[in-house]
Amino acid sequence: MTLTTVQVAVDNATIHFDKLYSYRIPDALLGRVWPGSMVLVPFGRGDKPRMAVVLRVEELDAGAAPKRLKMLHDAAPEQTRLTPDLLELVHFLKDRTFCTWFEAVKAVIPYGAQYRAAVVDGKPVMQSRLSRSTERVYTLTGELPQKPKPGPRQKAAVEALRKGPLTAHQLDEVGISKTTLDTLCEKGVLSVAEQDKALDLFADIPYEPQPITLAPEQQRAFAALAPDLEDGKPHAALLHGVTGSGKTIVFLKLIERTLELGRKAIVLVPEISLTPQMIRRLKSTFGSRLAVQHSALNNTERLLQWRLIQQGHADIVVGTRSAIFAPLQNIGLIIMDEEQEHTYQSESAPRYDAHDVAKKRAAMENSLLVFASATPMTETYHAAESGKYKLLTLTQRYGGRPLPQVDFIDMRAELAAGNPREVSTRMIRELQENLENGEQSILLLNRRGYHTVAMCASCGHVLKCPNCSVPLVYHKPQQALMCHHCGHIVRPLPQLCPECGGKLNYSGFGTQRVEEELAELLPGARILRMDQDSTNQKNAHETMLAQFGRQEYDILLGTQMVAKGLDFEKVTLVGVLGIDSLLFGQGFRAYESVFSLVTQVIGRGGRAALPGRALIQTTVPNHPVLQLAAAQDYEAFYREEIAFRKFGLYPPFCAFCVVGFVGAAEGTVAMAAHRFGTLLAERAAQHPQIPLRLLGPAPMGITMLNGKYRYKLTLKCRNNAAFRSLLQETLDAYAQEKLPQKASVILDFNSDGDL
Ligand SMILES: Nc1ncnc2c1ncn2[C@@H]1O[C@H](COP(=O)(O)OP(=O)(O)OP(=O)(O)O)[C@@H](O)[C@H]1O
Ligand SMILES: [Zn+2]
Repeated sequence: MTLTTVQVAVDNATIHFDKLYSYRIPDALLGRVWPGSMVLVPFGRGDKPRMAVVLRVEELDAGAAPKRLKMLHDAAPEQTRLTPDLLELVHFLKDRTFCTWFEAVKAVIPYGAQYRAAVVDGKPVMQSRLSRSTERVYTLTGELPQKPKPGPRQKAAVEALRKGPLTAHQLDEVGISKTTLDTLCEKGVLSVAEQDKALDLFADIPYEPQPITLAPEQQRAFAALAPDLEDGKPHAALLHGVTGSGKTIVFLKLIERTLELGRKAIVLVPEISLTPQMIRRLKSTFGSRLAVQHSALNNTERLLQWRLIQQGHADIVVGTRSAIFAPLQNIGLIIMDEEQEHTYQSESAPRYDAHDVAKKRAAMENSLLVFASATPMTETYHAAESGKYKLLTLTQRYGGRPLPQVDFIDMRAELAAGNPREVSTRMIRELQENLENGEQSILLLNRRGYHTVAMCASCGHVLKCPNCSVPLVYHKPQQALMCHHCGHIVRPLPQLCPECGGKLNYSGFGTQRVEEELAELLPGARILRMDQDSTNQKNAHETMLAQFGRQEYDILLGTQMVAKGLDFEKVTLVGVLGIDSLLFGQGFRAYESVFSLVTQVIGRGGRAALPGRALIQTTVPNHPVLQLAAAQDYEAFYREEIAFRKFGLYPPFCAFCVVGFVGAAEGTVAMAAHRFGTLLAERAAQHPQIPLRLLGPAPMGITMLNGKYRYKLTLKCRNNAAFRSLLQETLDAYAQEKLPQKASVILDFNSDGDL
């Protein structure tokens, strides 16, 4: 006799304790459980119900099966299971990022498609996280009987439905209630069915395909990529084009070809703020078979879009990082726009890099993967240069338009001349000039809030968050000090030092402060501030950018979200404020980030008929990174950067892995880091062929976050199977250690210093 058993990974495991557990399938569930099925299992000593995912189904000889196997409680319907593709991605994430199985599962399917444990009539069952993603649809199926005499509402309902089925919501809007509809169903006049809510998120975007005519350089890039799209094999390429060179136009052409070939495309953008513009372009060119996946959708919208993709109703998926997991079949093309953006790396478990997942998917699906940017990541450019990716270069702006003219404003001179403000006299003058010419301006300041530091004038004490070792930031609308990490709020606004009673000085400036200065100095200017605080309403990005596009504002002032990807024809002046502190940031990517940010924002100007100019306010105008960004000279920057990476041994010349230790007591955390380092070093010594340099332990830059202490080990290594198994052995050994208290361990291969 054989027995069907399953091996499952359970929810709420830890990375040092995430094994597979075996269960039996009860008769009632036989034939309903597959690899990738979501199930509910009794778990642990108390047999508490817990969610799990099936990774293996096995037929065992009854004699060979482990004794006293527990039974599954429940299983989700078959159509909701993870498809083999998604399951393969789960395995990939688990292997590469050291997350738990279930964390990987939650990353590949949206919240709305997940289940939770519940108890109904005393029995453990699983329930769908979302229950309101469907709606009732009514169809006319018979004639209205004339006896007893039907009421006016019943007649109205039947009349309304003569033209075709309608949803409960549509009927409600014309005053027909559920009671009326129920009665008509009972009489057999109507039938009712549940269907996924129909939701056209882009109904207002017209379908207006324009013929795409490529400029010669664009045509060359397209022609070089087309064969890689057509041969049905996996390929990767980097499309490196200066700002405004028309990379998006090349995407459109590639997508057009992909659809002609009967295949589908995923387009990734780094931020929600860039989705509306991309959706607009794609929908107007290709029509409606478009779906989107990003975190600004509510759970129902997100689930419905996901199902639409799953059911084969979308040809193009647009979205941020997680859209790389879209359940799209037959993917011919994957585009990753602005591929240098750090938002492509997840900062919570699973800590994956969408570049890696995209490569994996392109390999699974035989697709062409295109990374695109004016300022690619050093690693990406290196891979392209050394022939791993095909390199396509667009050296010119479309239509031969010039790159913006860039000037520096030396803020030391500004201060010496007695201007205490954050915005220089010259900047104001040029903004004024733009205003008079009816042209628009973009100002970048990558710090939100009003004042960024509150310091005691007597003792120098800086007000910090009690939970995080970072200064608190003054937010004017709330009249409060706020922590940008944990959200802690101090109100009313302190005037005196809590240490010595001295007077507090507020200094350092953020977007709120600059907005106020601009309003004072440029009366009449219509200023739009865009930062995390001003965009937390649903669709805020979309609304604001559309308003700016319609020229309802003169100046767009914002954080990094205004720096890239945007294409507004009337923008002729770009100003960069408060960039210096970033130049002296921690982490080996600091220069790359500043170069990219400044180059990108400068590139927002002069993209159409009017020429652009940019002004950079700084105290270090001769800084080579700023000079290179001003010249928009990516190649020269790359030469410098790659030499530095080689000399200091940083990626791409090694993999850089940060092992973080987090816990409530500093001593415990430091001890855990130390112990883990020893365990790793012992194991590494037995495998001298595996290259490894181990640095630390050391406290992280932000030592305390959310009330927890944080230490780290830094590993320079090669991220291959041999090394990962060494790390896994170390994790297992650490799990066995008899330490009085343990710290949680976090592994991150994307970090450039801290977590
Ligand atoms: N072949 C073309 N035909 C018509 N317009 C074009 C063409 N190529 C580029 N443009 C226009 O030039 C502008 C810049 O193009 P696009 O936004 O694609 O640049 P990009 O390379 O993505 O720049 P960035 O990296 O700065 O975001 C757009 O307004 C675009 O419509
Ligand atoms: Zn905090």
